[in-house]
Amino acid sequence: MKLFRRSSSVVAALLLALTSVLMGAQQAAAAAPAYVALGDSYSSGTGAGDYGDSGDCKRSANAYPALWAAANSPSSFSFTACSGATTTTVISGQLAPLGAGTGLISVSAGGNDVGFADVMTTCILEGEESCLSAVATARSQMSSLLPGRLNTLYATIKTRAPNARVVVMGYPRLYMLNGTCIVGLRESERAALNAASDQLNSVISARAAAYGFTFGDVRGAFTGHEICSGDAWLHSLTVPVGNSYHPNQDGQALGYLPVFRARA
Ligand SMILES: CCCCCCCCCCCCCCCC(=O)Oc1ccc([N+](=O)[O-])cc1
Repeated sequence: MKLFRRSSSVVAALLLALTSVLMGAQQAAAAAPAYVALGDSYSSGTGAGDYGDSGDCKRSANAYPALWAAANSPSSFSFTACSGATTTTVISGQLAPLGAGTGLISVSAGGNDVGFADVMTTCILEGEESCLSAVATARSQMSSLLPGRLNTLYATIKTRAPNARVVVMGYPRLYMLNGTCIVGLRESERAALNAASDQLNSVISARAAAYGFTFGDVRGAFTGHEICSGDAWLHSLTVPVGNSYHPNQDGQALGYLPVFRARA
């Protein structure tokens, strides 16, 4: 009997050891969760090159979602972000991969809902009054139209991927004020665009918090690397014109990626 007790405790100890070895091995082998990257051109990586066969969506191999996936081996990776996307087209065109098994989502959206491209075009082609007026219109849409649009997007994401951690990424300020630029927009226009970026970030951050999502604020990461900084991580007006006012490779790898990595 004594012998039996002794051997059974030996067996129990062996089982415990074996179990912890197996669990340790399991933890080591566990991949990052299934990851879906949603959003507009700041997430697709327009401006960062290497778009493969992604067509007009301009999904870059150098965009932060692709860089994160390459470094973290998620169990699956669906990259549906698309240049020009609004909250509405994210819902209608990007959510197919979402499901109960989705563990991680990144998303940037809202800039195109308030006319980002139109505002930039107006500021380049027209005078100060038109530019400031276009910025003012965009800012009024940020408080009137955008919160409801973001609510609809975030509620839909939550319903379609109830178990996911959702990281909502913001946008950088575009300009370093009193910087090195000798041509381009007026200082008043640059300041107005920066203030618009700040308002856009606050609206998005507040809506994200209301849904229990994490907000990735990239403004700090881009500080010192805005247009007119001399070490810009954003394209100024450039050719091809679609790259203008978008993060370059450094903006994705050194601006967006570390902020997302810290929140993923
Ligand atoms: C929003 C009013 C102007 C305020 C300036 C704020 C600057 C930072 C905010 C940037 C927001 C950009 C989000 C949109 C990114 C995007 O998808 O850009 C486009 C890319 C491509 C197209 N397009 O039509 O091909 C249109 C838009």
